[in-house]
Amino acid sequence: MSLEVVNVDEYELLAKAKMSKMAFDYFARGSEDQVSLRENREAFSRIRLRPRILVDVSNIDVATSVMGFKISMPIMVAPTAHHKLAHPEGELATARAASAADTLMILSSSANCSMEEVAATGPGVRFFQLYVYKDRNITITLVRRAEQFGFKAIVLTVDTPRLGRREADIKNRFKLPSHLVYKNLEGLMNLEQMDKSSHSELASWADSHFDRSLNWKDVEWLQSITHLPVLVKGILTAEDASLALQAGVKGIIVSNHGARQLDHVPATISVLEEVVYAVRGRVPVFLDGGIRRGSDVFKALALGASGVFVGRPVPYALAVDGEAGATKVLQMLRDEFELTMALIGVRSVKEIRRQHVLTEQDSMKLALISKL
Ligand SMILES: Cc1cc2nc3c(=O)[nH]c(=O)nc-3n(C[C@H](O)[C@H](O)[C@H](O)COP(=O)(O)O)c2cc1C
Ligand SMILES: CCCCCCC(=O)C(=O)O
Repeated sequence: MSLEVVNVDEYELLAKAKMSKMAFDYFARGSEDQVSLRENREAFSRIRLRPRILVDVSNIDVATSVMGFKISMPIMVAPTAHHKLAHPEGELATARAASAADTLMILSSSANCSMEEVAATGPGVRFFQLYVYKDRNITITLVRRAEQFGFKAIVLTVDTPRLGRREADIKNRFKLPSHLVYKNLEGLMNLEQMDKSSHSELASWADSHFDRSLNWKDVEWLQSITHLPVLVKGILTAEDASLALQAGVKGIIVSNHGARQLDHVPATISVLEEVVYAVRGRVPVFLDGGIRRGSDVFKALALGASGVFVGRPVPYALAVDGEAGATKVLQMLRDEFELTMALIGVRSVKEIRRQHVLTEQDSMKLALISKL
């Protein structure tokens, strides 16, 4: 008899039991000492909620709008690579789950299913995540395909000039099984060029193909070659948020890449507010990293996010139960978010306020004031 899964974290344990060590470690681990990986979760648990009571919460609406697209909730699917390592249907199952939940999905450029295949699963609001390769023609082709197959925005990942040092992948000598491919890159580059002798195939491949010279001028260039809005993913400071605005981006994702790039960066939830202050409402600010509970979603929105993206839980659930698992992850987060809203006394996403949360900095300020 299988046990009922009652929260998102349980999928991680079940996935670990089901996947190969190489695949599980690839999904689960962070870089180096994994300080930021732990911090992405712990920082959420240090934020307290401030409920208001005796509010009529008989009707709660969790729907929202993201960059002009109506979605059923502010919980969306982050781009994660290699979904076929988790389940044979890969990103097709993920796309169906996101559509069933009426939410937005970002397709990774390192997906095992192509944009065309994902588009063919049916309607859904989808963005395309982009890495910029040394050969700019590849980037241009990917952007054109995203436009052609109905993707609504380009999400440029800006925290990956090189891959972070993921020691588990090095130890496991991570390599993609030969039946899986980078479907969006097929025909655009010689995928056989992967350095099979390397400790981590991914890291050496990224070293060979990612354009390390990527800079703010290229963000302007990217925006100039497409009518799709460009968002940047991987902002962690107010300074870079201001530069992103100057470069003309239409949205910002506060992200540390699930703590897989530079270790010792702060948790994303800890830097969200400084980015939100710098942006001053000019473009929407989103967050990913460590979202595992509906209360995490609430905290991010209270601190100024327009929505959040969920990474690892999706491939974990895919590994355990395919499309149904991914659907359940999104449903559980939605239910928990709605319950959090009810218990805090808010009836719509718009009613979520900064006063509904107490951060560590707030507590310190209160302690100082009380001493004056
Ligand atoms: C296995 C895995 C693969 C990822 N692949 C990509 C990718 O292809 N492109 C990208 O921009 N981010 C990628 N990310 C980062 C996610 O988009 C996201 O920032 C992160 O997973 C959020 O943290 P969480 O997993 O704690 O929810 C990946 C993350 C993981 C765990
Ligand atoms: C094709 C090589 C790079 C894939 C990187 C996927 C990714 O971002 C990750 O975090 O893993």
